[in-house]
Amino acid sequence: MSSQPIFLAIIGLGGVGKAFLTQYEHLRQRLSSQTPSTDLALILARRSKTQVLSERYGGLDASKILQQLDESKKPFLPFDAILEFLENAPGKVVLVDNTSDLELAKQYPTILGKGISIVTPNKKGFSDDIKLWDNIFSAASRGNSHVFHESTVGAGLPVISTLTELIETGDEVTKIEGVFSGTMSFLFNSFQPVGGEGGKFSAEVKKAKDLGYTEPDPRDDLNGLDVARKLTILARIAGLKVESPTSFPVQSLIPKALESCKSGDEFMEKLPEHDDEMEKLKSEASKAGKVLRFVGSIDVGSKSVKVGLEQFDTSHPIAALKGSDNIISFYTKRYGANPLIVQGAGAGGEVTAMGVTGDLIKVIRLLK
Ligand SMILES: NC(=O)C1=CN([C@@H]2O[C@H](COP(=O)(O)OP(=O)(O)OC[C@H]3O[C@@H](n4cnc5c(N)ncnc54)[C@H](OP(=O)(O)O)[C@@H]3O)[C@@H](O)[C@H]2O)C=CC1
Ligand SMILES: N[C@@H](CC=O)C(=O)O
Ligand code: NA
Repeated sequence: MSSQPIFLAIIGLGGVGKAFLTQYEHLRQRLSSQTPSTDLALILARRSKTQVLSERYGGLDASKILQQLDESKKPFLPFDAILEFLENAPGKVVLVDNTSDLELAKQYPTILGKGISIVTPNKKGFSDDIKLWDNIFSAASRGNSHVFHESTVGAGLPVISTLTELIETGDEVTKIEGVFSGTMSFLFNSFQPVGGEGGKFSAEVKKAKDLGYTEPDPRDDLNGLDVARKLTILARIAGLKVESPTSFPVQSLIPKALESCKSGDEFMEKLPEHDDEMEKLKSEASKAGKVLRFVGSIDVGSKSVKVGLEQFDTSHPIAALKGSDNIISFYTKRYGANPLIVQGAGAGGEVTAMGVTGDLIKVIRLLK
């Protein structure tokens, strides 16, 4: 006999959201066939202009959701109405935020305070003002709800869980460093590959966008803020009170002349006019027998965090990364001189959704 279902609401069905939907359906079928079984019921799917709500909290058919969202003629409800719908569900609810919307993230304390759990790859809530971070975690303990965000750093790679376990088991983390952006990794691995020519910088940015690695607006990657957000999250977990992702040095790769672009599309159109600026940096590195890579580091002892371009010897493991790979080294007292290293694809819909689905599994176990 199966117990009461756990209700699921998905907001955001772009690259990550679509991949999540497939993984969710796989998980739903798996859990419903186990003994004892667990039922999952999808009761809401919402994009930026349409949403589909289930009638009387029955489960929606995941395979029809995208079509239903495209065809929906119903008015787009304000978020308050959505929250009320979720609050009235006859059981535990998990909200999956697959957007990059800061305004939605600002609602997390309210949502969690109402006993609704959250899983998300959206970095905004955890890397904005530190007050929001504090409010999110205090609301979760007040509301007896859960919040997991593994995919906010290194996509599906076990970065947040690893850091959390190092700390919770009493290790002392001294430094975290590496390549934290799938987009930046892809760009520099293909713009200046070890022993190869490499393509034009703007063409590689377009490829990274087409592959689904970039943020919805690629300027959020190129300005260094996406990496700064990830380091803010890790630094906070490591116990540093980092105020915001702009409270430490972050190097932007946005050409000065394009800082005033009104849209991501305008920026992408004009970027090829500035390829020579990156070419200059590349040839300087080449002359020194090195390659450029975009990296970040957190020195826990000195409380310093930084993000930017650095030159690396061609034999360095960071120089040898491929595709969108991230590499994250944790230096700790327990691991001594040889850091614990997590490496692998750090962007893309499928790998990011895996982190979100993995978080959902953790929440389901806690709610059962
Ligand atoms: N792509 C990646 O490799 C990784 C992504 N992430 C994070 O995952 C999240 C999603 O990324 P990705 O799927 O690539 O982004 P996309 O731009 O492909 O998708 C975003 C989705 O969110 C929807 N959306 C945006 N704002 C709202 C809103 N206010 N209400 C409802 N729906 C909204 C969009 O609606 P519509 O369809 O109508 O446009 C779209 O469906 C981001 O936070 C990103 O930082 C994290 C790690 C890796
Ligand atoms: N745009 C980000 C997506 C994952 O966080 C990246 O390129 O790493
Ligand atoms: Na991760």
